[in-house]
Amino acid sequence: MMSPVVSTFASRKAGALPEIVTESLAGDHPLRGSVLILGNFDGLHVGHQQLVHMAHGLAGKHPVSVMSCEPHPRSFFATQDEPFRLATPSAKRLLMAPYGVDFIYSPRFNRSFAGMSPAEFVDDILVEALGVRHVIAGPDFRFGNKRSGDMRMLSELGALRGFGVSIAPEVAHAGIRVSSTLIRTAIRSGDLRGAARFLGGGWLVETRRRADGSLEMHPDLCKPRAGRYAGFPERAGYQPDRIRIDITPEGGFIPLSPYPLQSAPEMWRLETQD
Ligand SMILES: Cc1cc2nc3c(=O)[nH]c(=O)nc-3n(C[C@H](O)[C@H](O)[C@H](O)COP(=O)(O)O)c2cc1C
Ligand SMILES: Nc1ncnc2c1ncn2[C@@H]1O[C@H](COP(=O)(O)OP(=O)(O)O)[C@@H](O)[C@H]1O
Repeated sequence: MMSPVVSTFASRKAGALPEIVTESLAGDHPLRGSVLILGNFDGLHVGHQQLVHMAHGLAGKHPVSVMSCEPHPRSFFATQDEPFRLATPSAKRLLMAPYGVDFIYSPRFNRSFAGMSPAEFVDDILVEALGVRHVIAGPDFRFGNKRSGDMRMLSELGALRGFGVSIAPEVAHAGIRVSSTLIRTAIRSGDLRGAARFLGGGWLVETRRRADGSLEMHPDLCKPRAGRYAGFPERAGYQPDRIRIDITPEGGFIPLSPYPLQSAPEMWRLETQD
């Protein structure tokens, strides 16, 4: 696991939650001129963490940012019929804070955003709306209408428009490229220990309180196989013993020992199967 970092960006307080930017940054905004990491970022697995470290190396005193559209493009294209998300919007902010991410660029992924050509994305978003200094993505990153833009095109457009483009080396674990898909498969099969290895720590799960006071997993989250797991409530400065938690087929989330109450949304770390 990568160690968390503190950004050297002058206007940021250590550990502060990243800001959420959904539209554009005004011309004199201090978050313009960032190093932006491109992708979906459904959470922050060890491959993603490597990209954030690379971004800090390039950014120096400038901001570091991550693109993570809402809803997740897969929901927009409705290619998934079962819940698949690894991180809710609140969880993403919590996960990225210790890595010194200054803002999350989180535009609405709708028909007009998806319909932009690669050149429009570069001109309207990267240059006009955000004023990026540099962008980073893995070699497989695709963007623009029908995924028509690739890293080669992005490098060419960056050279023309005056920002840098870096292709990140792939991060593998035991010879397998770490990916969100791999982590979803581990979670669905009940292998929370395996998922935690790829995530660099326990899986951050947002829960909700039902009318009867019981907890359930956020309905958008990938569902672990029903069974008994172990984890603890996520709370600053709180280092509890692991609590056993039963997860039901419907996503019911039942801690088996008392725990300190927290206000909603309640975040938990699931670390392992019992
Ligand atoms: C501006 C922009 C437009 C996009 N348009 C499309 C699109 O029309 N069709 C598509 O499948 N992906 C599109 N994408 C890519 C998606 O963001 C996303 O990466 C992909 O659909 C999800 O597949 P993956 O998880 O396998 O990468 C676009 C991305 C960007 C940044
Ligand atoms: N194992 C990895 N090694 C290096 N870069 C990665 C890795 N996994 C994802 N990336 C990069 O991180 C960015 C976000 O990836 P994303 O598509 O959201 O994640 P995933 O591929 O895990 O679904 C993309 O630029 C992608 O190329």
